[in-house]
Amino acid sequence: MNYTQLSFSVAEQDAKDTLMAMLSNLEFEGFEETAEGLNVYIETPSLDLDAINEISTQLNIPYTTEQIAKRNWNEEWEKNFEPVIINGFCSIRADFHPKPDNVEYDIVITPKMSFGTGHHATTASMMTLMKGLDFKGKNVFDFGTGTGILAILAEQLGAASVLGIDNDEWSIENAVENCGRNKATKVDIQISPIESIEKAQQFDIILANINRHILLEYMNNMFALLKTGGTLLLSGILQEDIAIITTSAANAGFSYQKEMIENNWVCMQFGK
Ligand SMILES: C[S@@+](CC[C@H](N)C(=O)[O-])C[C@H]1O[C@@H](n2cnc3c(N)ncnc32)[C@H](O)[C@@H]1O
Repeated sequence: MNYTQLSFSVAEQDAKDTLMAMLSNLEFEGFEETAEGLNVYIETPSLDLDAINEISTQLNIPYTTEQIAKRNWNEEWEKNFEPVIINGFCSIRADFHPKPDNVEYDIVITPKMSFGTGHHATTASMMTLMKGLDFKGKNVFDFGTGTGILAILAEQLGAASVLGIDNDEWSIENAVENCGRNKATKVDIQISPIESIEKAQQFDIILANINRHILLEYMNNMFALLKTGGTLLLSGILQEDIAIITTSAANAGFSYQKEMIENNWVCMQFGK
């Protein structure tokens, strides 16, 4: 399969984040930040130039396109990957990095084409807010598990069981592999849609780092799946969308607890 590389010229981090959020609804396979801006890779048959032109015009960010041969995304990632340490409490690294000292939790990840290494503010904020929750003996649902990073951390924090779902086959394969690598035996990874999770099955904690569009669409499903007294953590929200997410969560029945903001990305905590 050949790929199209889209090279966006954008210097400001906020504009880059907004661009990435808007592109996340399209089927891109990989992205890399460069000195000039952002490179995005899409399988050529999936390229929707009308949608990309609309985003480019709306944000006033120009781009160029180039056809490239299939890339080995693992190799690319391994060349560039630096370990991440979240607030001195959790490290995320590749298996070829030594385990850092002075961290309570340690996660080894090979992301392939999946999202979730802790480098992105949306994942890092989720992990920071997870640190403040009591996971011991809890049943957890990780909606949009990606690499499985949050599900693995939930188990390490003491969860009794974790169900992680994703609608992307690469992510499922990768999350299963990462669970094995981290000996996360309490995590069950499934490709099932959220609607197919039995209504009778309820969770103490729901983690959902996806995007505004999916969070709004499935707010009522998440409410039905959360036990009374449970906690919902949402991420993948831009600052300008706080009001719309808060209103949607309140309409579903959730009560706002707190939020944290990093690089224009917001992570929000709600209770039921
Ligand atoms: C931003 S990534 C988050 C990955 C990881 N949980 C993290 O925090 O780094 C969002 C994930 O949600 C998945 N996703 C998007 N829409 C979904 C849906 N309708 N159902 C299940 N997963 C979905 C994507 O494939 C992607 O892996």
